[in-house]
Amino acid sequence: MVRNIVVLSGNSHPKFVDSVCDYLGIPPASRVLEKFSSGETHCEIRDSIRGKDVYIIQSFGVGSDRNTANGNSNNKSNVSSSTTTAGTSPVTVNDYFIELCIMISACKTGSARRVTAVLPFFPYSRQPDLPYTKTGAPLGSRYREGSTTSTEGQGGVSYTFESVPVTPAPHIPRTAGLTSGTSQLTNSRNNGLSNSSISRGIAICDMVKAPATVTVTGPASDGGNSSVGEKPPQQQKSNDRFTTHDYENPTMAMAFQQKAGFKPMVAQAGSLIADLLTCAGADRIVTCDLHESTYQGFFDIPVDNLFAKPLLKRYIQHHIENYKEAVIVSPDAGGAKRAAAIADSLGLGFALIHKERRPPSKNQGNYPTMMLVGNVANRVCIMVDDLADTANTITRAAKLLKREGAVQVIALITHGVFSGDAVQRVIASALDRVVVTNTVAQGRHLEAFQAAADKAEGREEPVKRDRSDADRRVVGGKLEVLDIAPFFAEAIRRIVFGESVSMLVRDGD
Ligand SMILES: O=P(O)(O)OC[C@H]1O[C@H](OP(=O)(O)OP(=O)(O)O)[C@H](O)[C@@H]1O
Repeated sequence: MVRNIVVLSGNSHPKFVDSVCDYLGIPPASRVLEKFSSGETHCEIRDSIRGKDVYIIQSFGVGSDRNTANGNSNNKSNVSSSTTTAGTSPVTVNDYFIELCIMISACKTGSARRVTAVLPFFPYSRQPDLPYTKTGAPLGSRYREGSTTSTEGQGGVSYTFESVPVTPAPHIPRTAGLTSGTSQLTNSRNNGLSNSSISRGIAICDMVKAPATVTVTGPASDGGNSSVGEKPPQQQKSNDRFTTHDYENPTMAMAFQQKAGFKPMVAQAGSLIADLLTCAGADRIVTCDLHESTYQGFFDIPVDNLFAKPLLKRYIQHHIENYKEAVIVSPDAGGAKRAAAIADSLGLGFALIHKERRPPSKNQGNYPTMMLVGNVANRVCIMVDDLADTANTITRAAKLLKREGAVQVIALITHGVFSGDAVQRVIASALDRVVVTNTVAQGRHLEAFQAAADKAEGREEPVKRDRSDADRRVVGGKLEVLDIAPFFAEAIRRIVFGESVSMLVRDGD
C-alpha cells in the first residue's frame, strides 16, 4: 500500500482510476463532480488533501463508459456523483479538460503539497502547431454521418475494402516526382491501357496489380475497381455539429479553395493547453505515448511520457501466432519511429505507409494518397500507431495492405478514441483485429464491436468477454483491450518514493 497520497478521479474514465487504485492498494478519494443545469462544473473534494501528494486522473475519450446503460460504470470509488444535470448535452473533451483544471485548482487552494495531473491520453496533442499544410490545405473538416455500403466476404470474414462510412475518393498525386507518372496514367486510361507501368517504379494499386516495391493508392469508391481520375463520391449529408480530425474529407479543402487569397488564423492549442494546466496549479504531468513527444517542451514542469511499447510488444509475443513471420507496419511516417522500435526489438521486418495529404486542386479535392514501402505479400501485418480517432488512417492502411497480399492485418493502437463513426468504419473494414489499451474508456466500443460480431455470426447471447490471462485482456468482436493501468500505478508509486521513472518512459525494451 502506498501511503499519504490521494488519488482523485475525473469523470472521464473512473474504471481506469479504480484499476490504478487497486494496484496502489488505496481507494480513490471522495469527491463530488457534477454539472449545474447551466453546464458549469461543480467540484467538491470530500477527503483531506492538506499537505498530501495528490494525483488527479482524467482521460479524454469521447463520452464516458459511466454514462452508458451497461458500460462498466464503476461503483467502487468513493465518487459521490458524476451525473450530468445539464440536460442532454453530450460530455466533450473540453468538459473533461475544464473538470481537470477545476480539480487541480481545488487541490492547490486546499493546500495539497503537490498536484500531479495524470492524463492517460493527452488532449489536443495533435494540435501542437498549425493544422494546415505548407501549401495552405486545411487539415480540419466537418464530421459526416456514416452510411453502410455492401460488403464482400473473404475467407468467411465479411468486410469491405472501403473505409465505411466512406473515406475520400481517388486522387492524382501531383508532386514533382509523380506528375509525369500520373499524367501517363491518366493518358493511358483514356487510351484504354489500364495496365501500363508507371515511371520510377511507382505503381497506383488500383491500376497495377503486380507486386511493386512502392505502391501508391488513392481511396477507391467501388470496392477496388476504380481508377485514377474518377469523380469523388458524393458527400453524405450531415446534421451533426461536431468536428473531428477527419482532415481527409475534401469538403473543407474545397471550401478553403474558394476563399483563397488569405490564410486564416488558426489557434495553436498545444501551448495554451500546457499553460492552462500549469496555471491551474499542476506540478507535474504523467501521460502516455504523446502524439508529438516534443509537446513536453511546452511545459515548464516535469512531464513523464510513458511508453505503451512493452505492453504492445508483450501482446505480439503472446497473442499473435507465428509472430516471427509477421511484418510491423507504420500506417504513416509520423509513427515510423515508434513502429520501427518495436520491429527492431522483436527482430521483425518493417514496412512503412506514407500518408500524403494533398492541397486541393480544381478537379480532385484534397484526397490523401498512401504509399507502401516494403513487401507484405503473404504475411501477417501488425500495424502500430499511437492513435485511432476517425480510424480513417488504419482502415485505409488495412485496405492497402490487403490489396498488396497481406493475409491478416492486426492494428495495435495505444489510444482508441474512435470518435464519430469510427467504430462502424473499423467493423466494416479489412482489419482483422484491433488491439488498444484502455487509456481511453473502451466499454461502449467493446459493446459495439461485440454486437457486430454477434450479429455477423447470428448469436443471440453475447459471448462472455475473456479477461483471464495475465494481460487482463478484454475481447469484444474485433476489438481487444489491454489494461495499461499497472503502468500508471507503477509510475505513481515511483514518483511517490522518488524513484526513477526512466524505465517506464524510455523508448527501449
Ligand atoms: O484515426 P485518424 O483520424 O485517421 O487519426 C489517426 C492518425 O492521426 C495521427 O497522425 P497524423 O495524421 O496527425 O499524422 P502524423 O503522425 O504524421 O502527425 C496518428 O498518429 C494516426 O496516424
